[in-house]
Amino acid sequence: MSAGSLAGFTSSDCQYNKNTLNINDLSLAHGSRTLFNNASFSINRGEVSGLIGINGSGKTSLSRILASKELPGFPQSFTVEYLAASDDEEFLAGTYTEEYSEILALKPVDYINQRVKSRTQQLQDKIDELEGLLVDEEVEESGIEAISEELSDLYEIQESLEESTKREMDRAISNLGLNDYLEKSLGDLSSGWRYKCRLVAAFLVHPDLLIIDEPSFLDSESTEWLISMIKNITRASQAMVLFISHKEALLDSLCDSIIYINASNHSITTYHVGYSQFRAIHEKQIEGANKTIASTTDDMVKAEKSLKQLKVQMKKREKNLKATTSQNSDQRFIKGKNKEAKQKADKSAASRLKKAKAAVDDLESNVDVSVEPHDKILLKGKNGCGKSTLIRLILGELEPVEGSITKHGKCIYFPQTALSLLIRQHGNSTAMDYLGENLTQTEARHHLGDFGLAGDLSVRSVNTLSAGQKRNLS
Ligand SMILES: Nc1ncnc2c1ncn2[C@@H]1O[C@H](COP(=O)(O)OP(=O)(O)OP(=O)(O)O)[C@@H](O)[C@H]1O
Repeated sequence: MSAGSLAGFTSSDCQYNKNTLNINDLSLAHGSRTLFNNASFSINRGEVSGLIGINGSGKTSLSRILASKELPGFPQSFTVEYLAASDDEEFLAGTYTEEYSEILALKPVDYINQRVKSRTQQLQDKIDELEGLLVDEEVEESGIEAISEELSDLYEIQESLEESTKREMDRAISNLGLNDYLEKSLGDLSSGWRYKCRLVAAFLVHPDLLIIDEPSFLDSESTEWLISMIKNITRASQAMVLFISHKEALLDSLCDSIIYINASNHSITTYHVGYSQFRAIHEKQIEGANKTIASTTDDMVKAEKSLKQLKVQMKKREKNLKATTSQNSDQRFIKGKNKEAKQKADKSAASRLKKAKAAVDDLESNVDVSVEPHDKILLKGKNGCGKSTLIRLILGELEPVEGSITKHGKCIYFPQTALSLLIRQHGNSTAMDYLGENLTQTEARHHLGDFGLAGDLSVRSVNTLSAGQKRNLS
C-alpha cells in the first residue's frame, strides 16, 4: 500500500526472522526537527505492540514508514494494513487512489469488498498474467498444460478467499449490528459507523502487520468487539499488531509489549511487558531520577553557604544527572498522570455519567434536559443514536419536530468532525494563517505557543501537523 510521501528517514536495515521483525538504526527528521535517532526496536508475530509517546513524538510518522514497506530489508511479501484515525487522515496517508466523493458514495459491503480486493490484487495480477500466457501463440503446448494447472489452483484459492471473506463479512456485520445500515452510502453513516466499516475491511484482509492508529468514534460495545478482534487476529492468525493510542485502559487490556518513543532524547525502547507494568517501570525510573536531582540540589544549597568552589562542582553534577534523566525517561509523558488524582477523577466522572445518561436515554421519544452554567455533562450513547443531532438542536442548526429549545448565552461547539473540517478547509494553510484572520501576528504566536505550536509548527502546512497538534489548533 501507499502511505503518503515520506522523506527524511534512514535505516541501516530491517530483518525478519523467527517471527520477529527487527528494525535497526532507524532515524527520522522532518526538516530540522529530529524525531528519533538510530533507534532499534522489534515487533513479534502473535503479539499486540503498543506504540506510545507524547503528541508529536512520531508515532504516526513511524507507522507510515512501516506501512510504506520502504525500509531496506522489509519483507515485501508482507500484507500491511494501516488504519488511520479518521477518513481525512486516511486520505493524507495516501490509502485511497479514488476521489473522496467516490468512496463516500459506496455502500458498506461494496466499500469493504473493494478494499479487500485492492489488498488481494497480487493474486489477481498473477491470474491476469497467466491468462495472458494461455492465449499467447508463442507458448508451447507443454507449457500451456503447466499454466492451466497453476491457473486452476489460483482460481481455487481465489474462490475460497471470496467465500471466507463473505462468511467473515456476514459474521462481522451481524456482530456489529451493521445490518440496519447496509442500504446507506458511507457518506450518510455516522463517523463511528464509517470507522467500523474500515475496521471490518482491515480485519478481512488478514494482514501480516496491522497498524491501528488511535481508534476513534467507537462506543463501548464496538470497543469490546475491536478488542476481541485484535486478540483473535494475533492469537489465531499470528498477525503482528501495532496499536497506537493515548487511552490507557485500551493499552492495558490489549498490549503484550510497549514500544516507547522518548521525545526528550529521541530514542525508541521496547519493553516486553504489558502497559501497566511498563507504567510502573517508567514511574520508578522517573521517581529515582527526581530523587537524585532533589538530593543533589539540597546538597548544593548547603554547600553554597560554606564553599564557593564546591558549588561549581555540584552544579556540574546536577547537569550530568539531568542529562541522565532525560536519557531514561520523558517526564512530559508521565506528567499529570498521578494515580491518586486519576482515581478521584474517575469517581467523579462516574457519578456525573449516571445523571447525564438518565437525561438522554429517552432521546428518541422525548428529551427534557436543562444545562446550567458550570455543568459538566457526559453525553453517552451508541454509535448513530443521535448525540450529534441533539447538539445540533441545542445549537439551533436543526429545528425540533416537537417541543421547544430555549437557549441563553453563547455556545461553542467542538464537533468530532472539527479535524476533518480543519484538514479540508485549511490543510494547506499554516497555523498562523488559520488564526491570523482575527489576531495580530504577535497575539497569534503567543496563542499558538500556549497550545504547543511554537516555532516551525506555526508556519508549516496544517496537513503536516500530528493529530494531537491539529486537535490543539482546532
Ligand atoms: N510531512 C511532514 N513534514 C514536516 N513535519 C511533519 C510531517 N509529518 C509530521 N511532521 C511533524 O513530525 C512530528 C511527529 O508527527 P506524528 O504525527 O508522527 O506524531 P504523533 O506521535 O503521531 O502525534 P499525535 O499523538 O499527536 O498523533 C510532529 O511535530 C509533526 O508536526
